[in-house]
Amino acid sequence: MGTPCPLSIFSRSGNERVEKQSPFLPLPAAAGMAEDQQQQQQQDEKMANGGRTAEGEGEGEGGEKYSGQTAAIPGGMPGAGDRRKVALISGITGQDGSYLTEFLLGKGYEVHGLIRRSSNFNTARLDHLYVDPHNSHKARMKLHYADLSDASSLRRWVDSLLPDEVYNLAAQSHVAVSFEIPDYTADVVATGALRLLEAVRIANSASASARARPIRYYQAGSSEMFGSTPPPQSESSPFHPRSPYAAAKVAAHWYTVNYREAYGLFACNGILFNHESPRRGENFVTRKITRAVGRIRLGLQTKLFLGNLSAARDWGFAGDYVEAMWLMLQQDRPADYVVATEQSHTVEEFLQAAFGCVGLDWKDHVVIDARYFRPAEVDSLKGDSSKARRLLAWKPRVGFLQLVRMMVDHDLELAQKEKVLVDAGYIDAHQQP
Ligand SMILES: Nc1nc2c(ncn2[C@@H]2O[C@H](COP(=O)(O)OP(=O)(O)O[C@H]3O[C@H](CO)[C@@H](O)[C@H](O)[C@@H]3O)[C@@H](O)[C@H]2O)c(=O)[nH]1
Repeated sequence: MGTPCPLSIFSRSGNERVEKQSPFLPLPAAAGMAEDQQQQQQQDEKMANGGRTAEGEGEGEGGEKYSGQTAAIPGGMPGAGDRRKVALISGITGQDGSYLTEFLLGKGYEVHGLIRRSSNFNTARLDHLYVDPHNSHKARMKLHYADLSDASSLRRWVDSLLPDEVYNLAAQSHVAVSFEIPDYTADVVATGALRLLEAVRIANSASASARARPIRYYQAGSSEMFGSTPPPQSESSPFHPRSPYAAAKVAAHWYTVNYREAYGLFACNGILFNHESPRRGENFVTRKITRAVGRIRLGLQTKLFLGNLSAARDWGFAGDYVEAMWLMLQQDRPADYVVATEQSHTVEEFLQAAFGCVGLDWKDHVVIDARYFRPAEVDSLKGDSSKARRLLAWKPRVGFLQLVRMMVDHDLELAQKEKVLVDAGYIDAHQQP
């Protein structure tokens, strides 16, 4: 890690030049400025670079060359003179948003992300992808302030960017939390999807004559929608949601189907089963476990408090699942697909595998805490993804044990870094994240 270097940023409104420390290098504590404030200021300034990258502007539509199958983008990169495909992602700062951004950049896309204003710095999963927009030949990811609860912000970005593809990944995605904040969850997850669909519909009808291909829409559905329907669950299994989150996802699913049927929108629901990674939020059970394994192994934590260990989930790797999202939008016809590994494991089996990676017995550390039980539980999820395998030629590459190992290895390394800071007295070792 080198010395912090200056990052020059132009604001969208005034083109004023602001000299900043790069947010991608270690930050010295700024004299007279709280760390939160300093981080927020950096984020706001990073965000001030709205609009298209220089390369994306003014070039002609590529016609039907983008329709059809995966092979529509030979080698994944546009050739000289080709217009880049443009994707707009809501929820870009999340686990899936960051993997999808990497994937689409690899395919040669220009990627725009909608990001919520927050007092906390929340772009950590994207920092490795951020390029100063002054490097216009390299900067292909742009972030813009918007919110699924603010229809005008969605309209503005869809209208001004006119993307080829819109991926709605934004959500209040924690099932247990949705019982605490049900109205907000419904507003963002259900009505938010409706707002974005409406923005896409309006942009498509306004630009119909000028566009060779209307905007395509991906809706992040969830296996939680199946709820108490017994496994294996496929596209034809009935929904029986068991939480405000799942009920809102069912509404978003049907809004998407309705816009497809009513307006002919190219809109797909990806019914994704649980998908995890080292970038998973730390309050989801897999990451909560692997974070604890790393910290317990290094003596930074002793106990892990959990709820229901008998729930079974079909856990795959998030990096594999974003490819399925993209494949859905490359087909000739829109449809809904289950994406799953078709293997199911209980939370207890995940614990056994994760603690086993570092030679520990989970029973010595796990304490059951009633607060982590949900008012209604989804007992068993196991997907039947034969449709996606057949029509999208998709299949998962990472298996269960490989996924557990990947997450444990990552979190052991994280715990090692944390230990250096704890030993030096810079931070406290908290019991549990
Ligand atoms: N989060 C959490 N879950 C626990 C805990 N102890 C046991 N569990 C159990 O672990 C299971 C998985 O919980 P989560 O990891 O929170 O995921 P989820 O509820 O299955 O929801 C995730 O997957 C959905 C796809 O099926 C997603 O739609 C959703 O947004 C989320 O990512 C649930 O049965 C939950 O009760 C705990 O301490 N924390």
